[in-house]
Amino acid sequence: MDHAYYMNFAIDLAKRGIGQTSPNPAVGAVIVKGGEIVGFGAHLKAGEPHAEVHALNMAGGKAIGATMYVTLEPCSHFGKTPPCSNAIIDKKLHKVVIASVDPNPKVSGEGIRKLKKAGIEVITGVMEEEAKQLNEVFFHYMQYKRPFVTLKTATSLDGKIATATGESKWITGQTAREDSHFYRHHHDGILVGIGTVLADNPSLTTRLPAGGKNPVRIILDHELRTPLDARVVTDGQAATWIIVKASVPEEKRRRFINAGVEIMEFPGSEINVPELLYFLGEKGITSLLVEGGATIHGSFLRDRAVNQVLSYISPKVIGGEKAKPAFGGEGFAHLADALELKIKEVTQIGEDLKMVLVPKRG
Ligand SMILES: Nc1c(/N=C/[C@H](O)[C@H](O)[C@H](O)COP(=O)(O)O)[nH]c(=O)[nH]c1=O
Ligand SMILES: Nc1c(N[C@@H]2O[C@H](COP(=O)(O)O)[C@@H](O)[C@H]2O)[nH]c(=O)[nH]c1=O
Ligand SMILES: [Zn+2]
Repeated sequence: MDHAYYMNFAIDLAKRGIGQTSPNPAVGAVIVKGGEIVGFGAHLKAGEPHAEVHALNMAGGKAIGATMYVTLEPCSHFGKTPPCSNAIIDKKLHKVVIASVDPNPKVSGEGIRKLKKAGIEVITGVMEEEAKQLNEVFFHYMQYKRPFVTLKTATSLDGKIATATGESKWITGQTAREDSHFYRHHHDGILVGIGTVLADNPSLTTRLPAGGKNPVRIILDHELRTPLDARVVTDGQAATWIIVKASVPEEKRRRFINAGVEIMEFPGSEINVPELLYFLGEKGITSLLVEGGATIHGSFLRDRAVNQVLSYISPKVIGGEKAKPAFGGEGFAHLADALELKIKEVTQIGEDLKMVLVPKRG
């Protein structure tokens, strides 16, 4: 077999943990001895054993002299779990094949150094691109300390998110709507503006047939106009943070705090998106799904605070100058300033079109 055969398996294992390992990366490990797979594992939850440890436990004594394929450089620090590089050395493995180096400053390169120093052969860069793509959120958050942002839009063919009379249920079909719930499972936080809360009374929970993790519901609502009987306040299904500005009176906040909502005061009145992202990054939000509405999308567009666009387009034409576009705000006066994207994925999903796009400028 070639390295890619086993690394593909490790990457496939890692993929299954995406979303639930946050804020840790998703990692897969496979141990091979004499052309036989003797152990494998994936990191499943932050604070629990790492992928390498699961694989070593499964391999038992067969790990001696074996080769490990792992999608991320084995860690070398004592976080919530002991260092994997120590475990690999203790179990006397012969070789470690690594897909991507760990950008976490506590690790990056240190794990590899320790393995080499212990006389273990190390090969790096096998299927590196796939492994980095898998953990684009983790790599982004480690580098920028703010969440990886996915903007989600669901529009008619002519780019509207509602009719001129405000009707929006539903523009896209059931299949597309369900597909967007996978992205709710994969993101730590979901952000909407007060306009969406007042218009749709959304629950913003992950409702997939096989369940899924609920993101933290983050409502941008400076004046605290969210109704006390809104689903995001009363349904107890997921954490809800409402971001207000300083002038909101204490006794008003109290009512929401008593309902279990976190009220967070955010400096300034206008949404300064980069500052909001650092603020959320500090609170451990490593990935953010922005569901709109138009005002919020307009602010994120203005500040180019977008790492991925998830666009569902329905083959319906709504028309009407007063019907709401997906991106509000001023917009760019010059085409040269438009946010240019590269199409990563285009598929038909039910009756609708789904596009996943990434900004062109790195
Ligand atoms: N109007 C449409 C959407 N509308 C999306 C809005 O964010 C809406 O408030 C949320 O989806 C709320 O729903 P929930 O209670 O959280 O499930 N999204 C879609 O994908 N298609 C559409 O047609
Ligand atoms: N999940 C994962 C790694 N994650 C690395 O370890 C850090 C978390 O350490 P801890 O707090 O102990 O869980 C995380 O930030 C990342 O650098 N490393 C690995 O060798 N294998 C794994 O499966
Ligand atoms: Zn580790």
